[in-house]
Amino acid sequence: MAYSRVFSDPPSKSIFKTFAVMLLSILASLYFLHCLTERCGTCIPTEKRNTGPVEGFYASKLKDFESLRRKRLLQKWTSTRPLVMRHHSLIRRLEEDLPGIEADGHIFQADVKLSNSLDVDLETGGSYFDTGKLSALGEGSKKLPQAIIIGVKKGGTRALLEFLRVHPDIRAVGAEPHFFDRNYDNGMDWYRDLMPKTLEGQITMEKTPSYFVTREAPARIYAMSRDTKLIVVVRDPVTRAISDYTQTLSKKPDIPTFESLTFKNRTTGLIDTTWSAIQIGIYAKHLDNWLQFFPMSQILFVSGERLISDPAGELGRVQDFLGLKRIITDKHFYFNQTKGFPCLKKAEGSSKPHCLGKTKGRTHPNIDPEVVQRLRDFYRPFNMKFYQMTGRKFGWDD
Ligand SMILES: Nc1ncnc2c1ncn2[C@@H]1O[C@H](COP(=O)(O)OS(=O)(=O)O)[C@@H](OP(=O)(O)O)[C@H]1O
Repeated sequence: MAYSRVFSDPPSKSIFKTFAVMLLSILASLYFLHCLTERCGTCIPTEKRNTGPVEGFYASKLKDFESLRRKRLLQKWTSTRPLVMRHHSLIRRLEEDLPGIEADGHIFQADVKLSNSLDVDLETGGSYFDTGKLSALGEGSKKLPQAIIIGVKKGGTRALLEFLRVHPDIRAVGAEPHFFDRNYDNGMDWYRDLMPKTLEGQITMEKTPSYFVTREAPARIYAMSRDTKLIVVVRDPVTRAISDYTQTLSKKPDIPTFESLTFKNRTTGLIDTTWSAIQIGIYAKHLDNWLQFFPMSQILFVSGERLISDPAGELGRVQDFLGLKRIITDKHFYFNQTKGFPCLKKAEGSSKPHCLGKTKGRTHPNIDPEVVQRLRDFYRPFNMKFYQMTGRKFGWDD
């Protein structure tokens, strides 16, 4: 009797409703949780996830997209571990390789040479070592660079590379490989091996400012790939020379004064063009060498001055040149009054603001104004030629 009652009496409508509502809310919570863990980015209507030719296409595309996104997140994460971790491993390497190098745990920057002939900018050298960490995960593959910042020394090349690294489609080696000048004998495989792993669609980059003035560099880069995109950050050659001298002075405080190094003969006012600080600034001459191999359309000139006064504007030009979406905009920068330079609101993979270290933006010594004027006169015709060649007036002689 009781048995038949159970089956003959249907559950009351209200119990059924409550049960249905509970079930629905559980399902909704589960879906919401799923969305949260997946960041909702890939949550698409469920009807597109299953069976049928069209649905199958969606499902496979979704799978590809999800796996690419995961790879990118993973890559981002591995290259952007908390700065402190990077710094610790860097300090360890530096202590092993470079006893006596100042690493104050805050600012890591000096141009130093490791035993493997790579110039490591201590501020960002961590990126070079990160590359190794990323390799261990086996994501992506190492490719030869498709774009290179070839110069000029003290032009603002580090700032440009650090700003570009914010772009998700750019992967760059932090250290300066010096492959096309000092390390060419090591071979292409050695060079490729220095590069970070990249995924499809990402651009591999490096910067070595001395390439611009290296006679053999254009032919060698051309031999690697005639399609390589070249970027040159140029700066007023007079301030560039003073900046170059300031760097040398910081390492060797006993060198002669800038004024005495500038002249072959101070009385006649003859400039010593064999001094590299002066040589490098004759941009038109060096550019001629590159134009023997690359068309102008493959070389982008970035104004070092505008990189400071309008970083987003210059970065916009660079992203266009590289065929990338303009992701880096003025939202990424703020002007740091103490540093006196634009800085990143968030460095690559970090949530903290990031300025370049203390070796970028050094105080220059006061140079005799007459010597500065003499140098301005010296560079003027070369600058004019350079403006003509590039089709851009950089305003150094205004
Ligand atoms: N955002 C930002 N922060 C700090 N410094 C900046 C920045 N943008 C450009 N600069 C200028 O970059 C100059 C150093 O140039 P490089 O990085 O090309 O130097 S190097 O050749 O790699 O040694 C460096 O030269 P100095 O001022 O003479 O130190 C800076 O003037």
